[in-house]
Amino acid sequence: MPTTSVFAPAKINLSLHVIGQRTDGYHLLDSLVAFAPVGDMVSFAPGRGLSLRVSGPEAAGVPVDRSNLVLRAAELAGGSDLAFHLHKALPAASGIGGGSSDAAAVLRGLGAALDPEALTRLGADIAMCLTPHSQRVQGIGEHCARVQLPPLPALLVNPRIEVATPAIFKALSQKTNAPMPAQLPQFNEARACIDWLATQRNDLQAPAIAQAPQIGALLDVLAALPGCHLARMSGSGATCFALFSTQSDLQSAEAKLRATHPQCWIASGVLGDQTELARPSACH
Ligand SMILES: C[C@@](CO)(OP(=O)(O)O)[C@H](O)COP(=O)(O)OP(=O)(O)OC[C@H]1O[C@@H](n2ccc(N)nc2=O)[C@H](O)[C@@H]1O
Ligand SMILES: Nc1ncnc2c1ncn2[C@@H]1O[C@H](COP(=O)(O)OP(=O)(O)O)[C@@H](O)[C@H]1O
Repeated sequence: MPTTSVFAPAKINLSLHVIGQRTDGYHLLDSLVAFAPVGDMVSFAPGRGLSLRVSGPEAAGVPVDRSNLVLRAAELAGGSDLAFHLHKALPAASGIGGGSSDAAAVLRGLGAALDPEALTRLGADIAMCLTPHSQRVQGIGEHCARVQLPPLPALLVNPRIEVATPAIFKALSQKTNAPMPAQLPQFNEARACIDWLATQRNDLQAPAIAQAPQIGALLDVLAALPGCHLARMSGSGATCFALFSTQSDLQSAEAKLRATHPQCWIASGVLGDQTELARPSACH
């Protein structure tokens, strides 16, 4: 029986501007997104009905019933008689789109072609995860336009605090904030890109810190790491990232942080285009 495996990379919101709100309550975003070579693995093989088994270091608390985005995506794609296995390496509900990336991996694996509106109804982050390359994301997540970014060495750190996405959006006092420039600059190297990113924002960071001050404390620790040029929260939190101009700076900072913060979830890699890594592979 062939098994298909699909890598589901972590999504990082390098910037996240909240620029308005729709009448249905969903917020309009302008976000620059890149993907990390760190993620979950979704595998499936022929089975009886739709089933799901979840394992891996971050499996605790992940739903195994029909509410799991793996099964919801499979249903939406019309999949049947498939046994799924989800190896969970990304902390759930942490602002790096684990569940959304898992759903996108299922859709890639099944070769399902769904329009961005349908994907967004399943989850606002799923359309952007479908093709995991650097992109500018607008609307509530359905308008995705590819952008070219230099490779960005990054440390990803989750302080092991869960913040609920709807609550963070709700706590945002100003819903209409400035978008990114209509035309994004072109960058030849990481440092210039990071310096420009530092002039942009994550509008959900302040409300997340107000709810969980430990996020602010973690950002201070990351910003103080040698070689760190920018520390910011991803999505609605609580995972934060630190950007470096070289991989050797990244490696030294990672070693230092692992020694001082063993309680955190820590991963590292070069952010950018993960489409090759995320291509479905079949094994017999
Ligand atoms: C904030 C972001 C930024 O990329 O990332 P995460 O923190 O989830 O990683 C996303 O917009 C989250 O996307 P996703 O987690 O898929 O959201 P959904 O399940 O569709 O929605 C969860 C809830 O978030 C709020 N929501 C989500 C997206 C959006 N554009 N406006 C919103 O107001 C709504 O309250 C919604 O009920
Ligand atoms: N495959 C999945 N992996 C993780 N969480 C999932 C999955 N399917 C459903 N969920 C639910 O979706 C919620 C959001 O998870 P996730 O996509 O990881 O976070 P975020 O939207 O913050 O990036 C979690 O609270 C979890 O209960």
